[in-house]
This record gives sequence, C-alpha cells and structure tokens, in this order.
Amino acid sequence: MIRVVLIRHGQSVWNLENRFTGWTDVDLSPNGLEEARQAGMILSKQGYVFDAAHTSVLKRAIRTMWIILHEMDLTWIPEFKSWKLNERHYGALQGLNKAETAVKYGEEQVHLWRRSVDVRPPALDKSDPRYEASAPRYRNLQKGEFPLTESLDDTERRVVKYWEEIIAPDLSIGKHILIAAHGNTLRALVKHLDRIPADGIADLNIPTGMPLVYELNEQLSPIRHYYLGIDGELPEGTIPSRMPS
Ligand SMILES: O=C(O)[C@@H](CO)OP(=O)(O)O
Repeated sequence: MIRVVLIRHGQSVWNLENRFTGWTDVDLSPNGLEEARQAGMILSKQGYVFDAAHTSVLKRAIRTMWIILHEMDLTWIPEFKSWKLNERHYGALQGLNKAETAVKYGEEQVHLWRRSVDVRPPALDKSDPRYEASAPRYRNLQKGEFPLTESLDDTERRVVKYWEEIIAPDLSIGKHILIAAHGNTLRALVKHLDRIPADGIADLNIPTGMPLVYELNEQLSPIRHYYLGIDGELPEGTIPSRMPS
C-alpha cells in the first residue's frame, strides 16, 4: 500500500492577522511553530519515516517541513522546493484584511474569490511591488509562468503537473513522501486525487499543521484518507477542529 502525507504549514502571522497571503513570504506565528513541532512529534510517535520531503519556495511551508524533519530526526533526507507548490496567487488581494475586504466588496464576492474554482481575484499590475517575478527564487520560471492572479483551477494545473512529474514516479517505486504545502495548494491536490467536482470543493478546508494521510492503490488512486492525531488516525471523515482563518 502506498502512503503519502500532506501537511498545510502551521499558522502564519498573516493567518493570525486574517490577511490574504498567497505568494507573500510571511513566516510562522509562535502558534504555527508549535503546530509544526506537534505534527513532527505525532508523525514520529506513529512510526512514520520519509525518504524525501517536498515543499514550496515560501518560508512558512519550508519552516514547517524543517521543524517536522527535525522532530523526526530526518533532517538528512533529500528536500525539494518548487514554486509549483506555492500557495494560490491571490493577485491584488494579497496583504488585505479578509474581514475588511468583505465589508468593502460584500461577503458573496469575497466567498467567490476565496472558494470558487474558476474566479480569479483582481490581478496584480506588473508595476506593483508585490509583483516579484524578478526575485532570485523565481528565476527558473518560464516566461508567462509567474502569475498576476490565480483561480483554484490555475493552481490545480501547476500542482497536478508537479504531482504527476515529480511525486507520482517516486511513490510508484515505494518511496515515502512528505508534502508540506499550503491551504489552496492542498485543496487543489485533494480535489484532483479524490476527483471532487467543481461544486463540491467550496466547503473543503484543510487545517494548519495537521498531518493528512492518503493511502493510494498501485494506480495512485486514493483508497482512503485520514488526519493523524496524537493517539493515531482520526476516524474517517473527521476534520480536526483547528480550521483556517
Ligand atoms: O490567504 C491565503 O493565501 C489563503 C490561505 O491562508 O487564504 P484562503 O483560506 O482565504 O484561501
């Protein structure tokens, strides 16, 4: 049986401040650091071992991965970082407070921006300082790959490409993999793996810092999934109470 562990980074300072984050490189909050430590402890206690770990190029996910590997005494395993695992790009909403944005544009519009699959938030202008296409960490992107905004569908395309080209071949030869990523990146991956229809994904939220285990068959189709708590797997369908802001 093939098993892959997904984890959303611990709470970030902008989760705490309730701000749209996207590709903004904010760090973990003190609570997020502790969530990551607990996740590592849980995985270690449950006897998980990884051969490789994958994350984005954003420090809240990288640090979560590092803390987990440190707790598991696995800092020696290969680590891979890719922009394709970055959070969904939130365009011109990045940095804005979510509650204030809902007051300004209405709850319905903000819900569409946050949870529809095909509505893109307002795009960034290339002259905006938040447009970081020339930053060193993005120098390997091809022309046109750096987003100005993204829908969940856009995010799903790049995440699934990474899954199919990089993760799936390793899983198929029996490697044990950890993926430390972001709320919408993981929603997009789960949508793809579980073949969730466009109208079935709005209510799916992934809590920060909770290991989510997917058991897969030889074709890498999911058999079942569950969150891991300190006493082992949570009953199927249980969504831990720690929900995203
Ligand atoms: O701000 C963001 O980048 C994401 C994740 O925190 O927010 P949301 O849950 O609203 O998609």
